[in-house]
Amino acid sequence: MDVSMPVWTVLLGFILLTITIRSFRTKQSRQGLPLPPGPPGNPLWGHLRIIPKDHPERQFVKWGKEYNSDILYFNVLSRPMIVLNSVESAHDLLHKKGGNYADRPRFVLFEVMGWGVTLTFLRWSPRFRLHRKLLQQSFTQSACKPYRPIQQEEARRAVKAILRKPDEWETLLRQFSTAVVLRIGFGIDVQEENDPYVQMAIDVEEATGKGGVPGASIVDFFPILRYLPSFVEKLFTAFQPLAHARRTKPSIQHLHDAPWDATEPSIRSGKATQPSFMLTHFGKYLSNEEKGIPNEVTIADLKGAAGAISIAGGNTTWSTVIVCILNLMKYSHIQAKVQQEIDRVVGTDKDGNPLRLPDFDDRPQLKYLECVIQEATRWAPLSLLGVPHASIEDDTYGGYYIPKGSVVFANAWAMSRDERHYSLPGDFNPDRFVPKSEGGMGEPLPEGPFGFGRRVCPGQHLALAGVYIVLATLVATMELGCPVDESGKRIEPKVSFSSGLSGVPDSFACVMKPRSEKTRELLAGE
Ligand code: HEM
Repeated sequence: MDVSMPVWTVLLGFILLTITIRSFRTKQSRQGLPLPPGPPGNPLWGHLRIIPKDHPERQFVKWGKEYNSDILYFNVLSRPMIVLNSVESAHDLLHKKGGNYADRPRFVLFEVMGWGVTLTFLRWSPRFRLHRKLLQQSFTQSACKPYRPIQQEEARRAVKAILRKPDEWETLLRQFSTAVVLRIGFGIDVQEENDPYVQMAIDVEEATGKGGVPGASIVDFFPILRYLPSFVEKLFTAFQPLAHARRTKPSIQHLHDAPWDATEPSIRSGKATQPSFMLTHFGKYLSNEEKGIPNEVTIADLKGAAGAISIAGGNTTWSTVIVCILNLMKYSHIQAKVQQEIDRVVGTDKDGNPLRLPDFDDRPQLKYLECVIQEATRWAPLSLLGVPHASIEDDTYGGYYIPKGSVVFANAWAMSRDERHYSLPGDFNPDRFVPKSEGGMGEPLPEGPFGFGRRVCPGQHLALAGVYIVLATLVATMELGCPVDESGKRIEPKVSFSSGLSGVPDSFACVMKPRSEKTRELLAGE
């Protein structure tokens, strides 16, 4: 018997009813104000079929120009959606009116996967505030300092491994960023090669990445569909993400449980010494328990928060490093300038070889390297449309009405290409941030890459510190070059990025060689 017809009819009826109720609500409460401009949509499914699946951020820029507005309105199956194309509009709404835009839409698909108690996906609630406080306080500039030895050790370990296996540089750097967040989150000791926890975290990152843009699957629009029996998944392609989420759930559970279970005994027995989020907060939890003080957090909260560090911090840090490498390799004059800066700071011998490896104390003096990192986050913002916020109450902005419950995207791509702030915005040019008084262009540092307001990335200081130390170590000791063909001609990398939750650079070849015998020895001595 073909069961697909009756199932499909019931679903369609349900979907139509939901759409009708939602659009009635939006029309009811408009207070006579227009919605922000945007292209015309279909009365039934709105802009569902107009918004491109691939690189929608670029189309939003085009529409922004067409409608001469940096705030745009769409509706997808009657769910209102706002796109902010400028730093100014994102500031005005997400920062200045942060209280109203601190919510997230419900990410039902990610809930099915098992990311329920993860800050990134938590709705505005007491639990959100608890997790936000936990993570924000744990990764302020000064709270990140105790983690520097871990980041430096892993950075040197990774570059040393690249020296031995230069062709595997991409995987080794990925291992670096994953090992750092696992050590910082859970305090587990990571093995140099084939560490099962590192592999587990990489698998989970991949599973999450393949979940698509958060909030965009059919179950996100119609949460009740998450309870569909599994045979229905196979009938319609629209349910493939649901099947993926159900299939990958055990791996996400494993990420929360396995490193925790491995570390718990050493924290309970007081033997754990390596600083970690888990040691600080689970240690406090145990001590409160001993003294009979009620705990504000549960073990599930702590597991969720430690899991958030590994999922939000690994791939993101790695991708930023990769974007820097791509451009350092492509533009040898930029690479040379960073090397000269590092050499000047660490000192050189009579042959011009660096005397030591750079460390965190050198960071305030490595200003040009800092500009390279900032330019990488601007030139290729990882989270192209940010992670969507949601509005809690109706609002107005610039004479437009913004309905309660709108899904709000801060278009980091548009902000990075805003010609009002950046000249030749498509060019990779770290000098744009150098103050005019020092011969640079004095353009503003990017604001979009780490998000806005009350949901701004709490891990940004940790992330930038990790990117800094691994790049400083790499550029101080290695030459990064384009491969050459048989005739000795440079093969330029093809620059392309994935679409979806994160704009990660596609793989490219880079030739990494030690700068000199001396830099090889410096690394080997580590
Ligand atoms: C270069 C690396 C990173 C980039 C580009 C990045 C970017 C972002 C962005 C765009 C958001 C959404 C902000 C918003 O909604 O307005 C975010 C949220 C978040 N990030 Fe990062 N991130 C990075 C590294 C990290 C690291 C290392 C951690 C680890 C602590 C982390 C933890 C989080 C968490 C927990 C959230 C959710 C915050 C919330 O919903 O309140 N991120 N990040």
